[in-house]
Amino acid sequence: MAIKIKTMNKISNKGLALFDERYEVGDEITDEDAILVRSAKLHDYPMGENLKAIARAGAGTNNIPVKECADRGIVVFNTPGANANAVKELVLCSLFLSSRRVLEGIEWTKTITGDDFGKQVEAGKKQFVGPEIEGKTLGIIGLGAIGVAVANAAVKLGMNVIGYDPYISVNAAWKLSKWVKKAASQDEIFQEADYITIHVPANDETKNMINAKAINEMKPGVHVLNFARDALVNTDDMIDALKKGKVARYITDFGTEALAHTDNAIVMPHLGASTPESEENCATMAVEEVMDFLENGNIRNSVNFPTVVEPRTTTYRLCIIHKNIPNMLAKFAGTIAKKDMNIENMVNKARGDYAYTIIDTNDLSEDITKAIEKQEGVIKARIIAKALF
Ligand SMILES: NC(=O)C1=CN([C@@H]2O[C@H](COP(=O)(O)OP(=O)(O)OC[C@H]3O[C@@H](n4cnc5c(N)ncnc54)[C@H](O)[C@@H]3O)[C@@H](O)[C@H]2O)C=CC1
Ligand SMILES: O=C(O)CCC(=O)C(=O)O
Repeated sequence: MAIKIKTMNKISNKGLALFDERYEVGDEITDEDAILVRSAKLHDYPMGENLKAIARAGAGTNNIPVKECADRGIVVFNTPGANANAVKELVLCSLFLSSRRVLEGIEWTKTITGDDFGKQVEAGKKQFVGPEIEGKTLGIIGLGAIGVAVANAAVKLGMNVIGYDPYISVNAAWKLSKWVKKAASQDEIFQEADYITIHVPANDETKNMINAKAINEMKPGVHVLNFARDALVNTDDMIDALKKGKVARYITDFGTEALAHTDNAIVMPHLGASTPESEENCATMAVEEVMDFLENGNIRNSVNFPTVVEPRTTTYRLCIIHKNIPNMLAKFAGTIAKKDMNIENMVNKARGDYAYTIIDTNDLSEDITKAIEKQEGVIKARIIAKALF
């Protein structure tokens, strides 16, 4: 029986081509084993009993009910860093667009007619003067894959860069230019920066982080960039600040109709990751994650379960998704022993309220998954035979 993969949004063919003849892939698929998605909202999507994995070909997973998926034993993946360069380039482009009044100048130039075109251009261009970014201070909130890439590039462009990220990963810290100054708080960024760009996930902590109170702390004439998520910026407060001139420019990938029609707002149609390179990277990584999980039970780059990657050495692999509560392993070992199965290798890892156990064996008892699933705290059990793959 084919393994069914449902695609939502446009997933690059470079990634989809990795699925071989054992897979059935498409946007019409039902009763799917896995979903590949970009920005489509899955909060109200009816997830079937057969669904084992959802891979977000991208970074943000706020379009997926991650916690509910964990409760149902559905592993949610993303593709960390795979689209960071695309976003970095658009942020750099936006730093320039927010400073130099290029877009307005181009639109104005289209309105000029007549033999004295050149004369009119020279006379009118003074309305489009804008500052250079070199020597100005860029404040970055969130120093992950995108924030670090933006920070390092801005340093090379001659900006003074300050960054704030209380949860910065060791990996990101290694990559960050030594010229980036560490801010002790978000307020420090708001108070010191001429340009502010945010690169954090949308969650309860970051929601509304740029609101009237935050804007009030910022320098007059500040430029704000939001290529992260709409929920991070209070749009009404931003429109008000643009009208009053407190914010000189706001450039975002996440607009509203009102914002798009506000002077000094530049609203893009969520283009951050829209490059062929990024779409290919994200799709390839997402497909590899899904295939390795479905075929080997390995979990890499999940946002709701721990990383567990083990080479296959036996004929059968029992994969158990369960609650992170005491005595689970003893119960699994007892059940397996009762079924006359011998454990060759066992790995267990926990993440928050959830845990994942892989048990490798060369024996199979037909009803082992049912017996394991009967135990309190077990969410889902699956046996994968190596011979099938
Ligand atoms: N416009 C677009 O098309 C795209 C938008 N995004 C958005 O950008 C976000 C960031 O993407 P990546 O850099 O790839 O993710 P990442 O996970 O590599 O980095 C996020 C960083 O934010 C930090 N962070 C979390 N909470 C914070 C807080 N309260 N204050 C300061 N820092 C905090 C984390 O420690 C981490 O270093 C994504 O979650 C997504 O929403 C990502 C890719 C494309
Ligand atoms: O897939 C896309 O175009 C959007 C990418 C994005 O927003 C993300 O990766 O968080």
